[in-house]
This record gives sequence, structure tokens and C-alpha cells, in this order.
Amino acid sequence: MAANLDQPREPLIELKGVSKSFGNNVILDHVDLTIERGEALVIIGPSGTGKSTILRIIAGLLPSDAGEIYIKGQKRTGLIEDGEDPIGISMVFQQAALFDSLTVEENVGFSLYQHSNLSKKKIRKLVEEKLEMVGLGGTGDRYPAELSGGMRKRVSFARAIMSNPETPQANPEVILYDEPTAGLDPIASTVIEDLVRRLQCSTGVCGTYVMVSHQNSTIRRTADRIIFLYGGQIQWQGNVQEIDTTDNPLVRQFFSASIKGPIRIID
Ligand SMILES: Nc1ncnc2c1ncn2[C@@H]1O[C@H](COP(=O)(O)OP(=O)(O)OP(=O)(O)O)[C@@H](O)[C@H]1O
Repeated sequence: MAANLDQPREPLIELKGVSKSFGNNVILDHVDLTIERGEALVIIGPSGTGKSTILRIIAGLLPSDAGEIYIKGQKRTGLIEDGEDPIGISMVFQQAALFDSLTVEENVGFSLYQHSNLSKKKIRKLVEEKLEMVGLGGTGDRYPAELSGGMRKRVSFARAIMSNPETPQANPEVILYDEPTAGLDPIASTVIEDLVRRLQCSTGVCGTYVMVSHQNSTIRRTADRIIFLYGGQIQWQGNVQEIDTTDNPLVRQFFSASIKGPIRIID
């Protein structure tokens, strides 16, 4: 499913020669990547290959060691906390990362309670709108412990798409999902996959997303474009149909789950 066909494609995020090491361990080695407006990009690759690292760099949570990052053509010089990006970029973490002592409503509205001058009544209304968008209308008074894993995940989606009407320029235009279906049963995974696509197409909500996933169904159901990361670099890119037709030995091995092939097995 392609979204936002009425919008012209333009580079929203560009990574140019981005490198990142942890100690002597080179994780990203001069990576070039362009993400266009309206794109649904899924990053795949073996465990420990740097997928979450690239997502955290795009989010502005982690500095790169070298290279340049452009957000809507503007070179980024700091991290997200410096608030300089010309668009909002939101991240959904692998663990839903909710505050257990706060209600669903307080979790979703957290940043508005902390950083806006909006009344409690107004925030509650905005939160309820987002909860309805993720299929959780009416759950605002519950606590995370009372929800299933899939529901908690959806609460974290609602928090990620929360916007502040006082600062519309900071509203999330790009959403980054780190393994959103990890640990969920196949049906709960389908609910999340459908939601990711639905949110992409909703007016006023981020039309562009970048996802990291290991789940075959999630990759196939949510990607317009797939990139395969390995050995610090993008080794392959293609669309969902090309997963099954490519000769690339890394992709072949990954999707056949074979222990024989060029991917080094780390026990
Ligand atoms: N803050 C850190 N300090 C040191 N090493 C780190 C740090 N963050 C990540 N790493 C290492 O960098 C490598 C890449 O990690 P990353 O989480 O990006 O991989 P990944 O491809 O997302 O893996 P997985 O699929 O298992 O989640 C791993 O070897 C990891 O241990």
C-alpha cells in the first residue's frame, strides 16, 4: 500500500557518510541513506548489526562519530534535545516504556503536561483523540499493568503521535518504530501492522516512517522499501516482492533462516 501519492516525493531525512563505533566495534561505516516524504522504510539485518543504532541516530538521541545528517535539507548539528530539527521526529521504543505509576492518559499526555500551557481538560481531550486513533478510546483511566502487551504498545503509539497545538511545527512528521511487534502473538502483531499503515494514511499524522523489524509478516505488511544492513553498510535494498526474487546471498540466507551463508553466526 503506498501512501500520500498526492504529495511530491522529496528527501525528508538524509544520512551522508554516517559512521558510528562503540569502542573498537565499528557499527556503521559511512552509511548513506535518503528517506523521502511519505515513505515506509523497513530496516532489516541480523542481530547486533546496528539497526537500532541507526534509528537512534535518526531520532537525534545518539550522535554519530562522522558524517552529516540533513533534516528537510537543514544540517543537524546537535541532538533532539537541542530542538533544532525543522520537523518533529518521534520514536516508538521496543519496550513500550510506559510509566507504571501513571494512568494511560497521563502517559500519553506526559509531554503536554510537562511542556505546554494547555489546561488539563484540553490535554485530556487531545489524549482521548489519539487513544481513539489507536483503537483504545475510553482506556485513559487505566494503568499500564491492566493492559495486554499489544495494548501497551498501542499506548506508546498514541504517545508518539501526540502533538501540541501550541507548537504545530514540532508535530511528528516522521515516526521511528523499533521492532514494534517483537514479543507479540501473530494476531496482536497484525493489529499493530494494520495500525502502523492506518496512522501513515491518517490526515495530520506522520506520513513517513522508518521501522526496524525481524518479523517476516511485519516486514512484508509494512514496507514500501526495505534496506538490509550488515557489516556496517547497506548491502541491499528493494521492495517486498524483491525479497523473494533477489539473488543477494545475505537476503536469501536471512529469509530462509539458514545457518549456511555469508552471515556470520554469533553464538
Ligand atoms: N551504548 C552502547 N555501548 C556499547 N555498545 C553498544 C551500544 N549500543 C549498541 N551497542 C552495540 O552495537 C551493536 C549494534 O547494536 P544495535 O542494537 O544497533 O543492533 P541491532 O541490529 O538493532 O540488534 P538487534 O536486532 O539484536 O536488536 C551491538 O553489538 C551492540 O551490543
